[in-house]
Amino acid sequence: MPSHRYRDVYRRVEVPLTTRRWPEARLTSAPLWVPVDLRDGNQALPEPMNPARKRRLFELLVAMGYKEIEVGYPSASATDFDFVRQIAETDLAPDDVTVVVFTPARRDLIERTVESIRGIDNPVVVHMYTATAPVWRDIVLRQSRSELLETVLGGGRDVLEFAGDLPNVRFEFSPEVFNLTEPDFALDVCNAMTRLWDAAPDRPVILNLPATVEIATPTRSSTCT
Ligand SMILES: CC(=O)SCCNC(=O)CCNC(=O)[C@H](O)C(C)(C)COP(=O)(O)OP(=O)(O)OC[C@H]1O[C@@H](n2cnc3c(N)ncnc32)[C@H](O)[C@@H]1OP(=O)(O)O
Ligand SMILES: CC(C)C(=O)C(=O)O
Repeated sequence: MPSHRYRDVYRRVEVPLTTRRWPEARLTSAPLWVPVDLRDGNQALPEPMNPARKRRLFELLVAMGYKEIEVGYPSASATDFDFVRQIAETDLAPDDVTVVVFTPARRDLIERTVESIRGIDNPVVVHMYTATAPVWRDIVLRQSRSELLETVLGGGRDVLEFAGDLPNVRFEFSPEVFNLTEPDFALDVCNAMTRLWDAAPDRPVILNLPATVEIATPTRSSTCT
């Protein structure tokens, strides 16, 4: 493989090695597993799932015992929107299953996402994502760090405006391609979001740190606290 053609991650984004605490941490209880197949897997297929296949997969995930399931990207297609409406209008999701919906930090799409979850009695998580890694900032979003922080906070404020008063709804944020984002910037964005969404024990905010494309072993980020 011609690996010499590519710059490795250590030369793209610096991760300062300071105190090493995470490598010693151990899981002491089972984690909460959250499948995202109905979103990510759906988009990756050459022919996206139709409503019947989405429903079959959802029922399988429920039967397997998952208690939190990302059910789709409702602003991206009628199929995904309608599937979330089906959950709202039927008893497809058992009461103890949390329903997660995925949205970019764009006001019109956040509004559409919140429209899709109206009337769902289950706990719901609105999961907002934005690319924070420099290569996406420069090439796709064309925003500086401060501009991007404002985009994310703007999306966070829109989420609060549309869904802040829904008692069963809490929030999640993903700085996309976390493993290619400067740690100090990822930390600034995540701290700003937990402050904005007023994270508290009775309404915790989830921070998902996605390694969208694996570029190094997990030990690379294990020192970031
Ligand atoms: C790992 C993952 O699953 S990540 C999710 C990846 N999957 C997908 O994105 C597939 C589903 N998405 C889609 O089908 C489309 O993006 C849609 C339908 C949701 C929106 O389509 P469009 O309105 O055409 O938007 P498009 O994706 O081209 O982006 C439009 C603008 O939003 C911006 N944008 C894109 N993503 C985000 C984001 N997460 N947060 C904020 N802004 C964003 C783009 O930079 C672009 O900005 P510009 O208008 O200033 O150039
Ligand atoms: C966008 C986020 C949440 C993701 O799934 C990824 O980057 O893989």
